[in-house]
Amino acid sequence: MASIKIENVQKAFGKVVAVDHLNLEIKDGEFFTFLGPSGCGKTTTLRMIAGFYYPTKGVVRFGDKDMTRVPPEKRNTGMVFQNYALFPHMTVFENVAYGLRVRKVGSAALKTRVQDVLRKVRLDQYSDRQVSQLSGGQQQRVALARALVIEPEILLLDEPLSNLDAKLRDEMRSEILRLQKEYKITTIYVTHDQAEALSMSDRIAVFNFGVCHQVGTPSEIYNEPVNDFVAGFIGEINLLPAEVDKIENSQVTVSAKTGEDTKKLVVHNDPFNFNPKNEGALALSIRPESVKLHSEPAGRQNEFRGKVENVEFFGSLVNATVNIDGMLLQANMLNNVKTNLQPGADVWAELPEDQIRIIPVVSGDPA
Ligand SMILES: Nc1ncnc2c1ncn2[C@@H]1O[C@H](COP(=O)(O)OP(=O)(O)OP(=O)(O)O)[C@@H](O)[C@H]1O
Repeated sequence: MASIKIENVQKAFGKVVAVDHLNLEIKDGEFFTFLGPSGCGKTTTLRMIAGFYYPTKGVVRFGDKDMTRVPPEKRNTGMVFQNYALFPHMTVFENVAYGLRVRKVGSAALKTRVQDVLRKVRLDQYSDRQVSQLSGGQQQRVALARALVIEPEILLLDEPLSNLDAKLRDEMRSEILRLQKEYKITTIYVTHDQAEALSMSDRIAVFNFGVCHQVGTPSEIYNEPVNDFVAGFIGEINLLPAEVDKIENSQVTVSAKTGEDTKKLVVHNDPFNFNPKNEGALALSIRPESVKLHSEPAGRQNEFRGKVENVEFFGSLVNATVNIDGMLLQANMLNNVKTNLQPGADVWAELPEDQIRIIPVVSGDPA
C-alpha cells in the first residue's frame, strides 16, 4: 500500500493545459475517485500517477518518495484500461501471467500466483480459454486479475465499467469493491458517472476543465458542494441567481431571481451555507428532495405559491416541476406523501432555510 501526493501539478500538451494547479493527497488503502465530464483531465492525472506521462510542473510522490520522473515499470502500479488492452489470442492464464513473466518470476511461483488471483476474480474455471471467447464482464475480470497479480501498491482503474451493460456494471462495482477491500490496496477510480462515484468511493475529487474543484467524501460533495459546478454535476439541483441583502447573527437575507420576479428568502447562516468572503456571482441552491410542497398555504418561511407544471412518476419517487412566477423548481418526494400533484394545480413550495446553500457561480449564469 502507498499514499499518493500530487503537489502543484500541471500537464500541458503544447498549448493545451490538460491539468493545472493540482494538489491531492490520497491515503493508504483509500478508494479515491476522479469524477468529471469528458476532457476534464481525469485520465491525464491517472497517467501521471502511472508514469505514462510526466508532469510539466510539480511533483508526484508515493509515500515520501519522489516518483515524478520514474518510468511506469518501476512504479509498482497496476492499471486497468477502459478497453482492457488484453491480448485477444492468448489464454486467460497467459494474459494474467504476462506481467510476472516480464518480471522473471519462476514458473512454479508464477503458476501459484496466477491461479490464486484467478480464483479471487472467480475465473479459475476459464484459465485455458482464449480471451476473445469471453464475455465483456469476464474480460473485465481478466483485466483486473492482470493488474492485481503483480501485487501493486496502487491500483489505477480508468472507466473500467463503461463497456458493460447496466446490470453487469452493478455486479462489477461490487466485485471491484470486494477485491479492493480484500487486497487493501490504494485505488484510484476514474469515472464520469456520479452514481458510481457516490456509491463506491471513500473520497471523490471533482474535476472540470483541468481544475479540481472539490475533494470530499460522497456526502460532503453531495451535501456541501463548494460551487454551482459541483452542485450541478452531482445529482439534481435547483439553482437561482441570488444576491445577499443582509447578514444578521444566524440569518442571511437573500434576493433570488425567479424568472419574472425577485423573492426574498431567509437562509440559515452556518459556515457551510454561506461564506461572506464569497465575491462575484452567487446562486441559491436547494436539492429537489429538500423542497417541500403543500397543497394549501402552510404559513412557513420561504414559502411561495406556484403551479404544478408536470409530474413524473418513478415508482418510489415522484418528481414535480413547479412554476413560480416563471421559475421552474424541481421537487422530489417519496411516493407515500399525499399532495395534490395534478398538473395545473396550485401548490405552495417551501424552501426550508437550513436546506438552502448560497454558493459561488463559476460556470456562467445559473439560470
Ligand atoms: N496526448 C495528448 N495530446 C494533446 N492533448 C491531450 C492529450 N491527452 C489529453 N489531451 C487533452 O487534455 C484534456 C484532458 O484530457 P483527459 O483525457 O485527461 O480528460 P478525461 O477527463 O479523462 O476525459 P475522458 O473522460 O473523455 O477520457 C483534453 O482537452 C484532451 O483533449
